[in-house]
This record gives sequence, structure tokens and C-alpha cells, in this order.
Amino acid sequence: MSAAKPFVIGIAGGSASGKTTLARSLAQALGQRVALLPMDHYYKDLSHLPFSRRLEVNYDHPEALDLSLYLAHAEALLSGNPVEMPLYDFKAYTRSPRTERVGPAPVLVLEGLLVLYPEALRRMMDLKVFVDADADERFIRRLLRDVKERGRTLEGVVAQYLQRVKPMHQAFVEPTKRYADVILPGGGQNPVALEMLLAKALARLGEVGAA
Ligand SMILES: Nc1ncnc2c1ncn2[C@@H]1O[C@H](COP(=O)(O)OP(=O)(O)O)[C@@H](O)[C@H]1O
Ligand SMILES: Nc1ccn([C@@H]2O[C@H](COP(=O)(O)O)[C@@H](O)[C@H]2O)c(=O)n1
Repeated sequence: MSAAKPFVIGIAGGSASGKTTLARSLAQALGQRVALLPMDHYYKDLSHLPFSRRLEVNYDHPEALDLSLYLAHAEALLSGNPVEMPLYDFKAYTRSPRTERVGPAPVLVLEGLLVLYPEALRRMMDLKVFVDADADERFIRRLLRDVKERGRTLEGVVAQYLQRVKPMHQAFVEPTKRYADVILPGGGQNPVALEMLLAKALARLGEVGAA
């Protein structure tokens, strides 16, 4: 007997809106019942390019991501098969040589800047969430995070934000908000929103168990 189709939650939103925070809170609450596929790990492998050339890439354009591989991995998990998820190294601006095995689970969370961008991904989702936060708050969070965790400088974060992050957000990320079933204001630390998403996922798990 084949397993029931997973309940698929898509979590999109601008950079540093709180997508990862929300997805991790869901994963923590659901434990083994969740498979988490962060799109951040699916930036194209640029290990063939010298470091200086990697710095010139526009990482906020959909072309920077290996969306075909992301879609293939999401489809595999939806069909009950495990995947070897690439791991991305933000300090090296390329893929790490290591991968991480992600197994199928009753709840599949697809999280990332552009998860609502490809129609094929949207069609897979049972619940589409857009995490919203004011641009100034996102910028401040990103600045703190990128300097602390992603090996960036203050000047570098500011230049990248003005030249690429902001215009690409307006061109590719913000327009996907219209596809969302739920828009969560205030970022990824919204306990009421978390409770609501959990209730929806648990209700679906209950239905699956009863079938
Ligand atoms: N509601 C919030 N208030 C303040 N800081 C937050 C909030 N949500 C997330 N953060 C912090 O902002 C940074 C970016 O959050 P993250 O979840 O990584 O965003 P995203 O995945 O959307 O880029 C992290 O350092 C995180 O701890
Ligand atoms: N080498 C890279 C690859 C991506 N980025 C930035 O990551 C942002 C998306 O991740 P979030 O967790 O912030 O959603 C995106 O805005 C890219 O600019 C990077 O800086 N370097």
C-alpha cells in the first residue's frame, strides 16, 4: 500500500523576512513528521568559477538557482522517495561538496525566496504562505545575519542590497505574494501564525491517519 500524499506547505517571502525561522519552528514542532527543503541550498554550483567571479553573480535573479533540481527533489519527496539535498556555503559563494539526505514525511515544507515563483511548485502546494516584513526591518536583519553568519562586510551587504536584492525583490519576490493563501505580517516569529499552520498540518495528519 502506498503512503498518503504529503501535505505540502510553501513558505515564501523576501530576504530576512523570517521564512527560515518559521520553517524551523514548524519542523521543531512536527519532528519526524516533516521534511524540510530550503531553497537556499539550491543556488547553482559555481565551483568552476574563480572566487572573484562568484562575487559578481546576481543571486536574487531566478537564474541563480537550480530550480529544475529543486523541483525534481520536491517531486521525489512528494512521491515518497528520499533525496540528497545539496548544501550551500554562503561564505564560499558555492555549493559544498557535502549533501544531506532528506527523507519523505507526511508534511513537506518548501521554503525560500522564490518558492511561489514557478507554477509547477505552486501546483504542488496545499497551503501557500508569504512571510511579510517591512523592507527596513528585513534589511537590518539581513545586515546583522550576513555579517555574523555569512562572512559578509557591512559595506558589501549595503551595496548588494541596493544593487540587486531590492530591485530583484520588487521584480520577482513581491509579485508572488498574490499567490499566497496566507500573508503573515511581522516576520517568522508570530506565535499565532505558527499555531494556525500547525493546527492545519495536524488536522491533515489526523485525516490521513483516519483514512
Ligand atoms: N520576527 C523577527 N524579529 C526579529 N528578528 C527576526 C524575526 N524573524 C527572524 N529574525 C531574525 O532575522 C534573521 C533572518 O531571519 P530568517 O528566518 O533567516 O529569514 P529568511 O529565511 O526569510 O531569510 C535571523 O537572524 C533571524 O533570527
Ligand atoms: N552566494 C550567495 C547566494 C545567495 N545570497 C543571498 O541570499 C538571499 C536569499 O536567502 P535568504 O535566506 O535571505 O532568503 C538572496 O537575497 C541572495 O542575495 C547571497 O548573498 N550570496
